[in-house]
Amino acid sequence: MEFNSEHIKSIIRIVPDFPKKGIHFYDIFPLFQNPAALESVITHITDHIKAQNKEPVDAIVGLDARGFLFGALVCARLGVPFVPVRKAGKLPGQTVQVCYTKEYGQDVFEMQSDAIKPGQKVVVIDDLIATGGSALAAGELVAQLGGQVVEFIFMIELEGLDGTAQLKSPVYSLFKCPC
Ligand SMILES: O=P(O)(O)OC[C@H]1O[C@H](OP(=O)(O)OP(=O)(O)O)[C@H](O)[C@@H]1O
Ligand SMILES: Nc1ncnc2[nH]cnc12
Repeated sequence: MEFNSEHIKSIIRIVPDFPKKGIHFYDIFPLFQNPAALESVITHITDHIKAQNKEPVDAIVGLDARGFLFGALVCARLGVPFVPVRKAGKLPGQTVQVCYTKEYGQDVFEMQSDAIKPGQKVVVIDDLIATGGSALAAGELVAQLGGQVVEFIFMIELEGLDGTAQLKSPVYSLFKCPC
């Protein structure tokens, strides 16, 4: 199936007042019920990364938990490693940590200390950017390990929260939606 952003948008379900009153929640899981549409999204992201980078990137970084779904599929296509950013307490061994604030709460992210080597170039992938707190925190973990985020990729960017403004690397969002 050709990538059609209007079609993909129509598949995503909007749930009012979840997980808190006032939050307009974008539920991406209906996309995973539609293999052809999901395939078009993964192909679109993969083609974008290949077009942006003459040399293959060193890794794809995916954010716990929905970013794992997109990140792992994309890295398998590209043939590059996948690095998880996990919520605190889930990763064994030595980790680096950062506290952050997102649209509906606060959390702590961790990355394994040997997951990225100094100088490596990575792409950070997540399903959605709202305030940008999660993505900013992921970028800080990459920087703590001496890596470089060459691009942040989101399927959905929520407009009105200015989440991308604080990110220090280029951003590519497949589509923008009201918050
Ligand atoms: O831009 P922000 O305001 O930081 O919000 C965006 C983040 O919030 C959601 O994750 P959540 O922490 O709910 O985790 P989940 O994927 O496990 O549901 C979403 O998947 C992003 O990672
Ligand atoms: N409005 C929203 N919908 C889905 N995931 C989110 N993560 C942060 N804000 C969100």
